[in-house]
Amino acid sequence: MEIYLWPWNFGSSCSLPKKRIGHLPGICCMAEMVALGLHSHWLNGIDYMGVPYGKMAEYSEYSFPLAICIVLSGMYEDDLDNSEDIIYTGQGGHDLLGNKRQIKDQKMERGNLALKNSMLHDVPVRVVRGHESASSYCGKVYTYDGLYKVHKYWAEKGVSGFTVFKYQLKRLKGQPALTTNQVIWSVMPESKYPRQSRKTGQENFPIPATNIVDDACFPPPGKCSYRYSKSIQVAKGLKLPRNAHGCKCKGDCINPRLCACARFNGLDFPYVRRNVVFECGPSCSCQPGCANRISQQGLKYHLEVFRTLDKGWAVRSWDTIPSGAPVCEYTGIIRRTDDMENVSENNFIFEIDCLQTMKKRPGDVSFIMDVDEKKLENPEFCIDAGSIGNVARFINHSCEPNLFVQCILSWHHDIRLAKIMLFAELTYDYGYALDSVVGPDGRIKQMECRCGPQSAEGACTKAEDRRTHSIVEEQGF
Ligand SMILES: C[S@@+](CC[C@H](N)C(=O)[O-])C[C@H]1O[C@@H](n2cnc3c(N)ncnc32)[C@H](O)[C@@H]1O
Repeated sequence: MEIYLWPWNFGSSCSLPKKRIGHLPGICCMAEMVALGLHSHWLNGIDYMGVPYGKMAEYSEYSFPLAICIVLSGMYEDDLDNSEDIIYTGQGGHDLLGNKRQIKDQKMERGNLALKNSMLHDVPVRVVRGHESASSYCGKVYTYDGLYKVHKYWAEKGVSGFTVFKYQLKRLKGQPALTTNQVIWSVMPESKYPRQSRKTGQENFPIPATNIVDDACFPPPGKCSYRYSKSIQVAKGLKLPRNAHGCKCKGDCINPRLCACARFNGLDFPYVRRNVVFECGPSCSCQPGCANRISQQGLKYHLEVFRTLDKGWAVRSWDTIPSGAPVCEYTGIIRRTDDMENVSENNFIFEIDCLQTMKKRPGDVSFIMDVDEKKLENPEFCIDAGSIGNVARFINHSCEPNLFVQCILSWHHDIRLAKIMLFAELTYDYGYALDSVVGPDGRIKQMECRCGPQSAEGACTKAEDRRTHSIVEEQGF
């Protein structure tokens, strides 16, 4: 089961104009709030079926109004939300200025009467929760948290001294586990988000992390912890190549015949499975938003890190990502592969092996540069995302990947240190080679691949060359 969080932007339109009791068709728990009709009285907090429904034969046994949905969004000072068990304050009598204060007694009418009737008829009520969210333009996102039943109600003097109705609701058993409390609102430190994003190296919007499968918390504690950085860092003492000459285009690079960077791409601005892409860089006179700087624009799609049953953390997208679209860069610290310590314990090393990437692609690379294949055979550099990295470090391997790796050169033209960009899909083939990594105990390091169709033993049975149902980790991917 997955969480979908949607902004509160549904207005008064309704795709299910007739109200109904219980779950809505096609909407699973904690899912598409976008299905209009989930709650049609957005401001009231209690949505109910009015008296006219009593005339319908199917509802002849019920008294109306009858509550069908409530929204918990911190509107009432007397509400108490313990996830599975809620004390909900009835409606009416509160200050509409938004300061949540009760200014007069509530009456047993409308929504309050509807909740009482739901209890009397033992009818379930849908519960929707609002959550603060900096990423939503209205400051909130809403989750559908399933069905509850009203167990009892009473009247009491509220915090402000006026009579309020209280309803105790309990969540019905047999529904998917409630995940509201497990939404962790950012993979990046929130305080630095979003206004200072450029300065602090944060992304354009937050990346949530969710865990509904075990007790693992986020970020991973201890030595698995890391610092988020949307840009690549350089290891101390590592000498970087000189800046390449840039193009002289003004504004946007539109004409590939005139743009010096496009010339390296064979007079093109290519972004679909090219072996190496030359982008404009800091020496170019074009603007930062130039079309030939695709990998420099930051995240475009809302990604989420989530806990899997058997592969630790993983990444999925809330948005539809068109094929060939840029997803994210693989960031971390660029290091000399030979300088890497504890390689076998570090699951976050990406070897910059553009030769291998290029060989998988159709097309000639000879025009690009003097590629000395011999020199490139043993990758000299890697990106170590063990202690510093971005969302890419959580993307898992798949034998049937839906991401591909793209080597990009921008500020320099040294392919050994190319930038690594992942395009459209959320798993990619790590390029594991069998029997290539020796663990600290001197034995070949093995990892069962659980990316796809599973064998009886739980390992992936997809690729023929993984006959043993296990794959062996190379240094990196
Ligand atoms: C770059 S990390 C990916 C994120 C990782 N799942 C986590 O929880 O941080 C690579 C590690 O994830 C796990 N992993 C990735 N893909 C896998 C797969 N298809 N099957 C099993 N484990 C996988 C392995 O432990 C691997 O060493």
